[in-house]
Amino acid sequence: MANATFKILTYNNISQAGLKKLPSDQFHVSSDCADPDAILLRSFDLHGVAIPPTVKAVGRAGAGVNNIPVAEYSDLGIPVFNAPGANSNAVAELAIGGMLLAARNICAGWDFARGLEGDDESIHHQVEKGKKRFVGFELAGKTLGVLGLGAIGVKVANAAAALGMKVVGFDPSMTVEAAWQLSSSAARAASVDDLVSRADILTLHIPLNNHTRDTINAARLALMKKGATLLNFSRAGVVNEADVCAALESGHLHTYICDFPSNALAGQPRAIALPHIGASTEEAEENCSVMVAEQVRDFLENGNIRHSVNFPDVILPRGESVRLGIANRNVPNMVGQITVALAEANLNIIDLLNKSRGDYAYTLIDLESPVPAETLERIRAIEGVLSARVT
Ligand SMILES: NC(=O)C1=CN([C@@H]2O[C@H](COP(=O)(O)OP(=O)(O)OC[C@H]3O[C@@H](n4cnc5c(N)ncnc54)[C@H](O)[C@@H]3O)[C@@H](O)[C@H]2O)C=CC1
Ligand SMILES: O=C(O)C(=O)COP(=O)(O)O
Repeated sequence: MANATFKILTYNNISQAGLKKLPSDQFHVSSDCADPDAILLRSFDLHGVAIPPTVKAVGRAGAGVNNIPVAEYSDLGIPVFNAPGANSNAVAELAIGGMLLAARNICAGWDFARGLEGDDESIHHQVEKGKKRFVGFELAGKTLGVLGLGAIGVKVANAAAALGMKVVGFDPSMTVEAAWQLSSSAARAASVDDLVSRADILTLHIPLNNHTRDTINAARLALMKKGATLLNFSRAGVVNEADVCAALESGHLHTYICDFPSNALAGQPRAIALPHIGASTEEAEENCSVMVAEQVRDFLENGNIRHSVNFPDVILPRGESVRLGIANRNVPNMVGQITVALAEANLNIIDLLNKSRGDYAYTLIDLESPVPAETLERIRAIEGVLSARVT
């Protein structure tokens, strides 16, 4: 439906590179719109925000979707798209930077140097006298534990291996794609506990969800080597912050570097909390916005689903045909009931693709002739159909 006009509601600053993929003659993009066809956002928290009945898609210009009530959108048949891997280089580079901050006491050293007063000779004297407080350690030869070997974790692992670190990883659901990318020098831990106990530096690259909340808690911190370093560029909630603070206070944990400031961390001299800038590079912002804008556009115009977190990838090349896209529960006889409704309306199917993912499924059907309104309503009324749309 190439000439339709769609309204896009944006939360957060979405890079122009992506917005350019939504030409103004077809897309009205605005941060203030009551009846949007799609929502584009970054870290804005959508929990508790009423879902406008007009919304057909959500695009997260980034990786993590814990700020989106995905289950609610799934039950309405609304795909939530993200941009897998599009900001992974930015986060990986910052994680390596975080390791260096910790290993060489860079922040404390810089604070000390900036606070020096007197003439240059006096500053020089104070530097040479004071620098022993900032003796660090080298990364080469140390063991880096990587929890979560997805787009970011694999890049961190490979960069660390190139710096001469021993790398151990754990990810029970690693993809084949990620496994192909991972340095063959990386070793495999048997469990989270095993990983945690082997690491001199532990870095977390897992999503935040009900399974991963508080992954690093008092019990796991106790398994870590005394004086180890913890890096968290994932989400605040994958660690139990009170337990981390206690481990810093006891000296068991040497440094905690993260992207998630809080009052508790502000009181910890060996915690370094950056202002959630993992993905804040021009390159990452462009990559994410372009990827997600293209995916949302293809869904609105052609019903294709690529890189949704709640529905399967379902893509058919677009010809001149009428296209019907149906999101439904993954239960028996959905395609049967849908095709009966089409047959009874005397509609001839040219192509059909149905795929499922967990509790949900999506069906794309190309037809020879337009779908009458009553047929579309009949399909929408089938129990288990969550949304149906002609594009
Ligand atoms: N600080 C920042 O600005 C950013 C933070 N992130 C965070 O990093 C997370 C990871 O991002 P990507 O690597 O791009 O995602 P990804 O989906 O490519 O990788 C995540 C990996 O974690 C694994 N995993 C899930 N649960 C696990 C568990 N319990 N134990 C071990 N592994 C587990 C998955 O199998 C997957 O391979 C995001 O979900 C987001 O929360 C992502 C981008 C920017
Ligand atoms: O992509 C992610 O998961 C991030 O955390 C990046 O967040 P942001 O888009 O910079 O608000």
